[in-house]
Amino acid sequence: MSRPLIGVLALQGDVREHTHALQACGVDVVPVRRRSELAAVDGLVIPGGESTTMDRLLKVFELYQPLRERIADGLPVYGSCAGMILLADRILDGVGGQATVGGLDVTVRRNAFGRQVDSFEEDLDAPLLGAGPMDEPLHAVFIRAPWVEAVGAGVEVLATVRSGPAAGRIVAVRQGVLMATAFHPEIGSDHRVHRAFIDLVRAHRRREHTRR
Ligand SMILES: NC(=O)CC[C@H](N)C(=O)O
Repeated sequence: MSRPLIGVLALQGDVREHTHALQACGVDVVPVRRRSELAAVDGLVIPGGESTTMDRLLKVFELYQPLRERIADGLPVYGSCAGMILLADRILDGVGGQATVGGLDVTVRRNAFGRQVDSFEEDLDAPLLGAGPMDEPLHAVFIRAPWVEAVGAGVEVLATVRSGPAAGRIVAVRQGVLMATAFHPEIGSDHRVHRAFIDLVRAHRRREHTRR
């Protein structure tokens, strides 16, 4: 099978960092701004940035409907930070009228960690992201990050905050081929989260292939 082609939604945010991380994992990467580009990819990353800006641009570029259609059709998508907000079915503290693409049966609170800790770093345990008891913990960078306040029955929790006032808060989830983290694994050289997503994309492609 050919190498998977992963798109990075390139309306705003840290598109370049995700592109580099994915390329380092050995997949082909394209920026996605148009419906035709979206149609060609085997998986999509929605980067961190500002979800309210991306919401506006998704409307301008008329991408909401095609994105929702592809997700309903089983496209694997990974959202980081603002991308997590955009994948959530429900948001708290959104700016009036802010929409989401949806697909992930979770409630996400925007800017949940509050002002004093707008940005912070934490080591996380996340066995399903390659950070099990015998591995290096996942060093996670949070920048005005959301957290997941509630998850539906089909959602797997991949990581929670270990300590401090936000201890126990959910910061990484997966539901089928949809994955999201409140933090930014595209910063730095640890690509375990991207590799976990690429594994999802590969497994999904194999399933599709045998079905045809
Ligand atoms: N680093 C980020 O992606 C921050 C997310 C931002 N606070 C938002 O609401 O979109």
